[in-house]
Amino acid sequence: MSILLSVDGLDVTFDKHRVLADLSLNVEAGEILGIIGETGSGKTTLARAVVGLSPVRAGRITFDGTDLTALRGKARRAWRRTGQVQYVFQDPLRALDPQHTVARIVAEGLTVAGTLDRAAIDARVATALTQVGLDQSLAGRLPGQISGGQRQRVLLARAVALQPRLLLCDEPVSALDASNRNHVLRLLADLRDRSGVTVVVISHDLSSLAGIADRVAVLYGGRLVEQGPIERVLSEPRHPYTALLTASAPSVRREHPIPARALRPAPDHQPVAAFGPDACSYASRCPFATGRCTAAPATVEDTVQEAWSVACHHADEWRSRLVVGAR
Ligand SMILES: Nc1ncnc2c1ncn2[C@@H]1O[C@H](COP(=O)(O)OP(=O)(O)OP(=O)(O)O)[C@@H](O)[C@H]1O
Repeated sequence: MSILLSVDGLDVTFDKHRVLADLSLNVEAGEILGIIGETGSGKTTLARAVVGLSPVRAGRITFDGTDLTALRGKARRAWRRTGQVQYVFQDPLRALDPQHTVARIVAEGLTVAGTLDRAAIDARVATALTQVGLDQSLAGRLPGQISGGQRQRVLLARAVALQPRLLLCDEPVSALDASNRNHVLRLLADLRDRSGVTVVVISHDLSSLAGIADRVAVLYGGRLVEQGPIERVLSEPRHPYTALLTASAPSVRREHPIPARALRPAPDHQPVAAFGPDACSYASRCPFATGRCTAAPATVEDTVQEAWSVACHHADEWRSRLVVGAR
């Protein structure tokens, strides 16, 4: 497989707060990559950086050979109009203009691009609606006149109409009930299977990624802590934070289940002493952290194993320090 998107040493800072720290990640063409992490870990900031909406302080984002971080002004606008990368916003209600019909919303990107005539745009809109499983009869409705699940599909249709090569979906199912959630997740997998589009799905809920993603990347405190094939990462996590995530998701099958309580610091745990900007982002919460973790995070490359990498100095031995049943 070839690499479609490459993020290299990305730093994003808001008001002196380092939201993404030296983050490197590849997305392979045709895969579904899940990005998981708790609220505030930087998932949305990462996706927005890819489409030029986060202020990149350092690092590089390359899409199929084009350095997106180097694009400015006219060049950036021209790149955007190609529609190759589509970011599907987190909140359908806020992302959809309440005054515009479904058809107009789905046509938006095509109209802005200005490369197709009216008839061709209408045909693309009809195809996009079908692709996301929406009936053509909804085309004349307003966002307020359709359900939450349908609104989520409209957002997807708007992106799909541009025939993107990469879809970045930010929490596509968090606002949906269980049955709609499964439908939308299956839809993403179908889109990938049929059109070959590469998909990145951002979620704070591991169970929703488990069924569809090929690989998973785990963020904590703006750093990538682990990435690899989702089945293997979930069944035998190598970073203590990933282990805690999987232990807290009952639907995820694990090879050697560890109770969540064994992965949380004990009440008498002394967090590792003062650490600087280069410390492992999980050090203050990690029951296995030592002085090494406060000096610098293990670089992901340190411990690469079959496209599975973990940024933890203790990846190979923290399990031997587990005190299961002691608390
Ligand atoms: N425009 C901004 N200005 C200032 N701080 C911001 C801005 N955008 C994000 N942040 C901060 O960056 C951090 C990461 O936010 P981000 O939305 O990327 O996290 P997330 O993992 O996507 O969380 P969620 O699951 O809640 O969406 C948070 O502390 C947030 O407050």
